[in-house]
Amino acid sequence: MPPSPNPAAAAEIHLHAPPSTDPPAAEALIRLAGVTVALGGRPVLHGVDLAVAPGEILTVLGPNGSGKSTLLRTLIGAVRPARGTVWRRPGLRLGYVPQRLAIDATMPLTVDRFLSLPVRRPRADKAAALAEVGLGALGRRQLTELSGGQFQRVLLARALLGRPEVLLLDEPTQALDQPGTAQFYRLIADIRARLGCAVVMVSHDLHVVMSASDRVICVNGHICCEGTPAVVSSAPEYRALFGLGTAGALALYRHAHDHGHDHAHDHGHDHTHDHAHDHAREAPRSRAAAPEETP
Ligand SMILES: Nc1ncnc2c1ncn2[C@@H]1O[C@H](COP(=O)(O)OP(=O)(O)OP(=O)(O)O)[C@@H](O)[C@H]1O
Repeated sequence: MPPSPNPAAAAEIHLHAPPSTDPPAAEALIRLAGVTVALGGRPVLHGVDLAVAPGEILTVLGPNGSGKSTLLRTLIGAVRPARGTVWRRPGLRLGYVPQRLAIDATMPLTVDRFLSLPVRRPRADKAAALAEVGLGALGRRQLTELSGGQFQRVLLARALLGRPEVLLLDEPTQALDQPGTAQFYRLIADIRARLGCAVVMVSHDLHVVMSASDRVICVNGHICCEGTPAVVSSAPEYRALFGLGTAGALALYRHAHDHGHDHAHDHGHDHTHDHAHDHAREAPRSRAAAPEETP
């Protein structure tokens, strides 16, 4: 049985940090409170409070080695925290795509058979999952014959077979080029709209993430800032980690999301302009680093 949440511990943590944008406790599908994780005797994550709401797209950003994969593995229960509580709604269905999946390239394995590993699945379910990710015709194809983008979609189809309420994707676009990455995020948005599942994904694609997420958290051993993509990209903690290079992406994000054009003239040229009326005037929500904890 999962450990029950500890409201007292959560309240204590918020004494030291501004309120987060986490959903109200009653709505959460997964909730971490005061979570510290140590691997190989070393603290990797400390003082993490996080809740995942139904249907949201939550993106996890952070430098290499900052604990993003560990956070996902903690959310699914593959890693046990040294301190704090992890709560999942009873019976919650999870779909997880790991960062790496070692497949022997010499082993003959069709897409269809792969989808029945490790759990045998009805043929109709597999066909439906492949159709869901736009690969309806590829069931008999060998895995070794797939492109990087197709393989990623097959992994996604496999995660969808359990009809997840939360889909967790660890750097799903790392092998894809920019158009492939943008296409993949569009697919994720479609799947969220069709299935209504929450999506938690680790990404390094700062530019694309700006328009693909409802909420972003920036991890660096702890959650150092969080909020809407526009808010996070203006946070000093984020800029200290990633620099100012996402200004263009932010302009694009605002341009695409904030307004309909009321100037009727045809520009006749391709540009992006940063309109001043962005909707994210609120201050970024920073989270102070929790003091180092000993497990
Ligand atoms: N099994 C393990 N044993 C010991 N240390 C580990 C283990 N797995 C990960 N670590 C360490 O924990 C830290 C966080 O790793 P993690 O994979 O969560 O980071 P990440 O942010 O996902 O990194 P990347 O962006 O490079 O994938 C790293 O310093 C890593 O070396």
